[in-house]
Amino acid sequence: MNFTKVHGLGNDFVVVNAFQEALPADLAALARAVCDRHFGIGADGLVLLLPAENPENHLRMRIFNPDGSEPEMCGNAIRCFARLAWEDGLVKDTVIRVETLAGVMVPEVILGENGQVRGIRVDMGEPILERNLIPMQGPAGTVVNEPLQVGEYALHITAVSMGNPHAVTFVEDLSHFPWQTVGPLLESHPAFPRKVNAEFVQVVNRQEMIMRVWERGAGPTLACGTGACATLVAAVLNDLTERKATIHLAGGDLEIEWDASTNHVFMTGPATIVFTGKYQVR
Ligand SMILES: N[C@@H](CCC[C@H](N)C(=O)O)C(=O)O
Repeated sequence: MNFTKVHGLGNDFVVVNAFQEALPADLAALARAVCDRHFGIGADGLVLLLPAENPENHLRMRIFNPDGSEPEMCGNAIRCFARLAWEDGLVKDTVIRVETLAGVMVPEVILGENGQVRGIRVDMGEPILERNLIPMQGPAGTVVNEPLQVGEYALHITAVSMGNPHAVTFVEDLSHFPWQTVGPLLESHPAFPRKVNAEFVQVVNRQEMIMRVWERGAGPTLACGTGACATLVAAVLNDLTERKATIHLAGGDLEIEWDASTNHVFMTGPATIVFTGKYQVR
């Protein structure tokens, strides 16, 4: 099976062009195998580039976590997907309509004067704030700075869905917060029936935050695009930042904006093609 390894700020993916490659029936097992960093290629996810189901759209993306689960959306993966679709000539438009389990997302390939790709800006759609739609257990309404006991840790979380679920915790000092211990406890907390991605965030000023993430089905990763979007939305809901801010992740920076007029969240960042290869499917 031919594949391309692509990353967005170190959040790395094995991307398979399903227009050309025959895929095995058990995609969850394929994801677990290719993502394995010792016995496989090594990645934070398996991404499939597929034909669109609706002719109004260009393409369809599916993504699988390293544990084989299929999330609704992935922000870094969709930038990687758009870059590959552009470079491989699968699309002629720089604005690409991509079907995902979270609805249609619209990445735009940003070109420099020399025609080289400078980055990808993605219209990530509207955040979902209603508790039951995130989904999170409890009474109807939003979840903003709400107390949640996670093991021995008394957190205050803000819950946001960007198609996939996120719980954002603001802390004073990330370097002294045991986020790698709290992350897996929060991921599997009974309040979240479909589990949750956990972001831990230090506000630097009203335009900058530092974020670390424990991803559902993947563990700690160097960056999370949907997590960065959820973080900006959570920061605005808590009046901690402006509607546009830079999020510093372990793998680099993302620019996130929550547009007041459309209610859409926009994410801008890089996508880097690393290598192509051939994987032996067993
Ligand atoms: N890294 C991604 C999110 C991938 C999916 C996530 N682990 C989930 O299960 O929801 C991103 O960049 O958004």
